[in-house]
Amino acid sequence: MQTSSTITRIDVYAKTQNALQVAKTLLLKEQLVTARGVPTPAPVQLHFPPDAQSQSAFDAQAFLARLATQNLGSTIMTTAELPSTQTLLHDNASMIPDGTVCVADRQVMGKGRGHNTWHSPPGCLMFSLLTHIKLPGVRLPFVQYVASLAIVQAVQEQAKERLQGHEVDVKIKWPNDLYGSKLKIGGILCQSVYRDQAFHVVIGAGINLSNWQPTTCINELIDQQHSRLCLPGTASGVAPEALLAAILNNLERMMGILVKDGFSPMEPAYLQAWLHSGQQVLLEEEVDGSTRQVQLVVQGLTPSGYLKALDQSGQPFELHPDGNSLDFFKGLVRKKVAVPGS
Ligand SMILES: O=C(O)CCCC[C@@H]1SC[C@@H]2NC(=O)N[C@@H]21
Repeated sequence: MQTSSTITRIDVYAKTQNALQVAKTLLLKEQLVTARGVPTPAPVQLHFPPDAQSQSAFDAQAFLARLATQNLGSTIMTTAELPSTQTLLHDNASMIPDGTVCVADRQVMGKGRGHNTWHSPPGCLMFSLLTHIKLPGVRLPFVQYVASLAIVQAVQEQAKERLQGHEVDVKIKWPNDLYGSKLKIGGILCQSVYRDQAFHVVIGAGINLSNWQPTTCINELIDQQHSRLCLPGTASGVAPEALLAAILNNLERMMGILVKDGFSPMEPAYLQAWLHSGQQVLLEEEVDGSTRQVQLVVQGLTPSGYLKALDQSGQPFELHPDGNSLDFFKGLVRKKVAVPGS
């Protein structure tokens, strides 16, 4: 656990000299701290090139060389250890350039959804991204789905390069988890505030890339698939720099679509990448003092971003988590969906 006297060192790199200058001006305006509003926020010591000699295992230059975006990831902060990349970006958002990504080798206070913590075994890719988005509020819930899709597609791109065009068994578990071979291998956390006519969203993700524990990881799944397909040689591991660049390349393109045309153009790809089409869910409902079970089949997403499911008579419902269970498929409650024209 860090104490108030611990200084967190962060190295800052940028794609262009101009981006670096903008980052320097903004970041040095005020003292950055690892978290605000906690009893012991630790000061952040920033290093910019030429003295940014990465203290982190993450190679920012290799990442920037693969990045093909206009903005996302153009500024990158790397660190060997800090409390949480999510808290850093969220709590210092006004001093951090739009599009900045922060990567940590280790987090000592990693945040998961709800009140969960996120542990950081070595080999787990952990990053948060700050992005300013101008879009109607009804589209905001879809940012997390776009982020999940960008991650799964980036994983599949990397897998296909190593598996002669074959994919690995990595899918989205709605709403925000990444599953590989039926085990959780990653999670996504989105937090947003509305300021200056835009949503300032911090998208954080922890992805088991080369940590075989506690479940499995992408590189293990690729290895296994390589053996299963009897491909020659061994599969090279996916590097964190390559995966993060691929994620941001996808994400920027997809966010552009979300802002311009909404989620619909990406929905078929999303439904392809998630685990749930045709999944049966059993709801328990209290009716007149007794419990009855209702069988529903998941179809997709509703316009507000919840699960769409049909009952046995074909009636559509929207499924909401009841807020008591971390597994969204336990304790779901249903609301009737109005069918246009009926
Ligand atoms: O599954 C979840 O509950 C979401 C986990 C999100 C973890 C990532 S790791 C990088 C970023 N920093 C954090 O503190 N949390 C997110």
